[in-house]
Amino acid sequence: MSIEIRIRTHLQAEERSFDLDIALRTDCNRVVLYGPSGAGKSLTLQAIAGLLTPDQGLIRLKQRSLFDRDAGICLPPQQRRVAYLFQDYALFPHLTVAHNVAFGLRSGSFNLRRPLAHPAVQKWLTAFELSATANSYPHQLSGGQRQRVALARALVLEPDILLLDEPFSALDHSLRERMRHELSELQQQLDVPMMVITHDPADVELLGDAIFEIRDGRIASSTISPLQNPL
Ligand SMILES: Nc1ncnc2c1ncn2[C@@H]1O[C@H](COP(=O)(O)OP(=O)(O)OP(=O)(O)O)[C@@H](O)[C@H]1O
Repeated sequence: MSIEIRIRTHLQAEERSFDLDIALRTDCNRVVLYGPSGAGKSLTLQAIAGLLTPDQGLIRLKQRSLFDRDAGICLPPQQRRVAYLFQDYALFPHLTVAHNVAFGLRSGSFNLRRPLAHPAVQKWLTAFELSATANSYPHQLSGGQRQRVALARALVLEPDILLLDEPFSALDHSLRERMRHELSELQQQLDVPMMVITHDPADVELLGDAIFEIRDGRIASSTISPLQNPL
């Protein structure tokens, strides 16, 4: 992946204000953003996903401009080929696993009433060992299975990048450990670029080839894994 972000934005809510001023660039496929609460990590992901429009700057993903204020480019979220996973996975509780995974495909010729008829839905359910749960509802799944459904729902659209905002925060210690390794292996197998927000040093260590520390709305430090940076 190559991602380049140079954005500035000023947010004002009542008497509180916040300035986000992020500049980062990396060719790594495994990027971690970490830093204290309120530092601007989620806002950065929201800007990439198109949920926040910065006042100035640019965002380029794989040489494609998602946002470029000077050039007048601001792609809507659905055209960015970016998958954004929220902390709680935000599965639809009233839809089965197969329907959840198929949800993003709804706008095509595909018939949502028969999600398993779609090859892409089959492919991701199989890849994530979810076929047996295809007709279950989210509340009938384990935390790990819910995470895999959320990942499958994101990947079915074949995004250019997967954005994960504290993906393990709701899990207990042992499940967290397992899911961290599972996500790491899946990312390597699928070779899908991802950017992960975390507070957990173990996530930083396992999931970050490029690690950016964000403080007070800015990049405070960056580290590239030696394996990714032979010079
Ligand atoms: N719409 C808004 N208007 C004004 N301030 C905002 C707005 N949205 C977020 N903020 C502020 O911007 C700052 C950064 O928020 P952000 O959600 O990016 O933090 P974060 O680093 O992801 O924190 P956490 O780790 O707690 O999730 C916070 O102080 C937040 O209160």
